[in-house]
Amino acid sequence: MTQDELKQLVGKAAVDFIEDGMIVGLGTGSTVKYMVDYLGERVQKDGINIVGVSTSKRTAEQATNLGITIKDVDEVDHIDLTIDGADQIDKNFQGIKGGGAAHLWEKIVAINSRRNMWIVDESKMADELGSFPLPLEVIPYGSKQLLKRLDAKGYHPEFRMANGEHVLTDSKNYVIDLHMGKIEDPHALAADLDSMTGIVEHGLFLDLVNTVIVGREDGPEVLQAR
Ligand SMILES: O=C(CO)[C@H](O)[C@H](O)COP(=O)(O)O
Repeated sequence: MTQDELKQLVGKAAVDFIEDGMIVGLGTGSTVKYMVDYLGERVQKDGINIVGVSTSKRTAEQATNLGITIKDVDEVDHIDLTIDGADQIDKNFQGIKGGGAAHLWEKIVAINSRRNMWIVDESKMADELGSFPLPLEVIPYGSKQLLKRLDAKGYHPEFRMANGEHVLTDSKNYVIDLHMGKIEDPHALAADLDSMTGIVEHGLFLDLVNTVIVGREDGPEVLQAR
């Protein structure tokens, strides 16, 4: 199976966890895109009644076009389950997200959810985090100074650019990717990044996920994290 087929597989499997009446956090990325397509089918064909809380403008647009009701995170009193993708997941179920520059909204939705599920193809599973560059969402003002401070710490930062322009998040912030290699202590790194002025949010998602569905050649594997 291709990577894309594995993404489709887990996208379909995840929809089985969505029950009528749920408020569902909808992640961002190519894997979640498949999940939202299948969810749209269930809403249209089976008439299930759900409300989605989107983690990006692009997912909100896709869901709305499929007839899924979307509410803002501040309009709901809880979120039952959030289904999102991930860029890397280690053996302790810690993750890196933000490859699609959506990790700020993704984390806000995740921490306000009763349960979190990640859906990934098997290439995302790793022994430890770090081979995928760690994304930061940063305030544009003073971001070159911030880049220098990150560099001085040995974090190998790089602005994320496209066609010579800064990539902008849905909140109109910049993205810096840290090319650190192996991350020895994700919690210590998260604490350091949390303490740095100018960083709005980093892509380390620690102790957040409950269920991971991994797309494997022989079918989707459901792992319970906690
Ligand atoms: O964190 C994310 C977006 O900010 C995505 O969930 C992550 O990048 C995975 O994307 P894909 O399913 O396209 O591989």
